[in-house]
Amino acid sequence: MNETAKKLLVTGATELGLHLTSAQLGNFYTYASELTKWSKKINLTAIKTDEEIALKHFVDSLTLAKVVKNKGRLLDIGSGGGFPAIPLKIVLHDLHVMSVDAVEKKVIFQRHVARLLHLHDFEAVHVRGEELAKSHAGQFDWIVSRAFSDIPTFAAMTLPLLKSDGRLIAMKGRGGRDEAEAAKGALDDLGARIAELLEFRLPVSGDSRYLVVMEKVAD
Ligand SMILES: C[S@@+](CC[C@H](N)C(=O)[O-])C[C@H]1O[C@@H](n2cnc3c(N)ncnc32)[C@H](O)[C@@H]1O
Repeated sequence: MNETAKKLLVTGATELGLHLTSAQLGNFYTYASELTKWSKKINLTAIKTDEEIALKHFVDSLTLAKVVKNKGRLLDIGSGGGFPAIPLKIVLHDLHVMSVDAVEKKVIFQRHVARLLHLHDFEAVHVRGEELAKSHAGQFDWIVSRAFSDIPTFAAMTLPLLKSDGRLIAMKGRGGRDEAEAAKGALDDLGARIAELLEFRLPVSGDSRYLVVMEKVAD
């Protein structure tokens, strides 16, 4: 990562209230370097410059730390090159993370990064989200997704995997509020509701972001 990108990462994380240690920064630099290297061979991300990786991948993923606590089990559905799962795991080291994607080469990349960074309690799994209900019903405290699907599709797929007091979190851009509003009827039918809608600006760039936090409605 170039110096400008390193500064963006530190500034962005600080704005989120996260003070990255030198070990964590080292992990981000290694991750960025592997992402850049592997992206030349496989389709991992459209985001290519160091500055964009720092802000649009790393800092954006870290915004989840506004809601997710450093304990319990988290599932990231459709994590692609490891977002938001790996940045979050770097800063929330006690969180158990399962990161799944339907494309095997992306999962292989994530495992490679996890090995290099010595991430413990991190599992990258090649599976379609639809198939997890058989093996992982009711297991997760947090289930997150970014750039994966509309809110009702995400909720229908993942509610069976959530603990009764767990939270689903959909990461959304500019249209997040409208999307959340439009999903209310479908969520009601699924036995869920929006617990919290966090609206904020991505540090440094000022781009709009929403975290749509959902919970199960008690039976
Ligand atoms: C647009 S990418 C987003 C990747 C990552 N979350 C990010 O924000 O950079 C969507 C990812 O979802 C994966 N995907 C799509 N449908 C899926 C499914 N049913 N189960 C698991 N992964 C799926 C795709 O392979 C792709 O890697």
